[in-house]
Amino acid sequence: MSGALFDPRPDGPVTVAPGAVHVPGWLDAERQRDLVRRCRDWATGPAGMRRHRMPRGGEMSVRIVSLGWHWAPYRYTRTLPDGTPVKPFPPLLGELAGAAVAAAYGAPPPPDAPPYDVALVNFYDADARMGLHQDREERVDAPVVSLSLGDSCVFRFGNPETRGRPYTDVELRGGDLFVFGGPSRMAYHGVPRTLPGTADPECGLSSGRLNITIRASGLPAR
Ligand SMILES: O=C(O)CCC(=O)C(=O)O
Ligand SMILES: [Fe+2]
Repeated sequence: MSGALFDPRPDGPVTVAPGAVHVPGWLDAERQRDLVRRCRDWATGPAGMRRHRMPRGGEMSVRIVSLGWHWAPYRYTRTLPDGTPVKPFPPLLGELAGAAVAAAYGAPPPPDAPPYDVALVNFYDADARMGLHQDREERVDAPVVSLSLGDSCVFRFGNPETRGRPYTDVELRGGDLFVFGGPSRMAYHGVPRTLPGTADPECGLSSGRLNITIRASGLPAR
């Protein structure tokens, strides 16, 4: 019998807004476990996961480690503030980004597209959230590729003009892919909450949510 009665999620890509595509269940269990293992490795110091201080003084609830370029609100730098080198951008994430664009849009990035060269790995504990924002530190408009692992979350995806409506709340589960580019590249988006305890025990993350966004910075090669 079809699982559709019990799981109303579509099988294939869903266009949430022009240029914004959700691909449920894109990563199989083995790939999820592999990425969780790698995230653990990337999260360790030096240049490990940290909670960034915002310009107005508060701390982000999400813990972040950057690969390729160091991101802190709101710019990319070559090193961490104390001079520690940023961990390199893993070639695997570049390969996954190309495959992700092909899965979402039906065609891989064009040959002259700027290279994917930076990733932000976000860890959400049960109380973490991310306010609505635009990803605007990049100098080129290549689509942002987002991979989710562990607990599900509510991902709010809006429009490029305002923090308000119209927006769509999408449930992102472990293994899901979300790509936003084209007219949605500058859309406001955020994570109002995670859904603790929803992770597939097979994924290798017993609690919390990991998200990897893979981006093209457009900054000079290092
Ligand atoms: O955690 C997510 O799904 C979104 C992360 C995000 O928007 C970001 O890293 O800029
Ligand atoms: Fe973002």
